[in-house]
Amino acid sequence: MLLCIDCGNTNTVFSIWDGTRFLCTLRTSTEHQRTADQYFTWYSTLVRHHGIEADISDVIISSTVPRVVFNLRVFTDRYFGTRPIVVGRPSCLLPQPPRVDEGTAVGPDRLVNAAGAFNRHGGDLIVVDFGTATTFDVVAADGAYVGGVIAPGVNLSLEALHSAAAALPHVDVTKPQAVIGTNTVACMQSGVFWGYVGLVRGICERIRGEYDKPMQIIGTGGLAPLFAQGEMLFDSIEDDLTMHGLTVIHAYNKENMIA
Ligand SMILES: Nc1ncnc2c1ncn2[C@@H]1O[C@H](COP(=O)(O)OP(=O)(O)OP(=O)(O)O)[C@@H](O)[C@H]1O
Ligand SMILES: CC(C)(CO)[C@@H](O)C(=O)NCCC(=O)O
Ligand SMILES: [K+]
Repeated sequence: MLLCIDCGNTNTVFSIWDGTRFLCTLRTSTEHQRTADQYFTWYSTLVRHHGIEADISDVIISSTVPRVVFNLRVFTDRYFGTRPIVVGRPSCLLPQPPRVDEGTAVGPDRLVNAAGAFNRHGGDLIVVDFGTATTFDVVAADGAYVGGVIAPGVNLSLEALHSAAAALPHVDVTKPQAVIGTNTVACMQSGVFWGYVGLVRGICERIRGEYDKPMQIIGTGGLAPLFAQGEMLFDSIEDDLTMHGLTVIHAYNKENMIA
């Protein structure tokens, strides 16, 4: 079985792929101090809790935080006796190399989203991922990542308001009934919710204008369904897109590995 690990700047997600489906998805906060043994304690407890018999033979990692990869490698080696494939490293093959400015280290999560979305839908598409940052990944007809947009994440924007303004509380994002807020929290939620609806719509429109070919828009990340409510922002919403992309890249490496 394949263990897929997606480390974002906020959360780290493990998912076990049995070749047909994901048996479980486990989430923890990303902390670079976490040791291999701590990963295993957390992982094995939850796998047992879910009653899963997981015989892990392969591991693939995408990490936007370079520092966590060392301990994840130790974890993989010590507990599964295997070397992980690490997306973004030269030893990890990609179905299509990205076409970007020389020297650009594209976030591995974006490369993985591109591979996952292309595998499901074919090319000419935009992936919008609501993570720590809100990213737009443009995928060409041949499946290559050809650029995109990085905007501040939704929760990051709310945190920034709270930490910069003494009178603004910590609030969670939700869809407000009205645009005109009649209390502080409602005003903040309106600013962030309708602001991001406008941001997503506006950026996708401009990308489509610049790209000059019809494009599908795929939404992913925890907050995609919230923003999609009644807004027609996406052709499809797929919460497992990054995990699916990891299985695609893993399979590609298995097929093309030089023995
Ligand atoms: N209605 C909601 N309000 C606030 N947060 C939500 C809501 N629905 C989902 N979430 C949050 O979305 C997050 C899942 O998002 P996702 O995994 O895409 O990105 P992330 O973990 O925040 O960022 P990264 O991948 O960059 O670490 C979870 O932390 C979850 O709590
Ligand atoms: C933009 C984030 C933080 C989104 O997770 C990540 O993809 C990243 O660190 N990217 C590196 C820069 C780039 O993708 O061009
Ligand atoms: K993510």
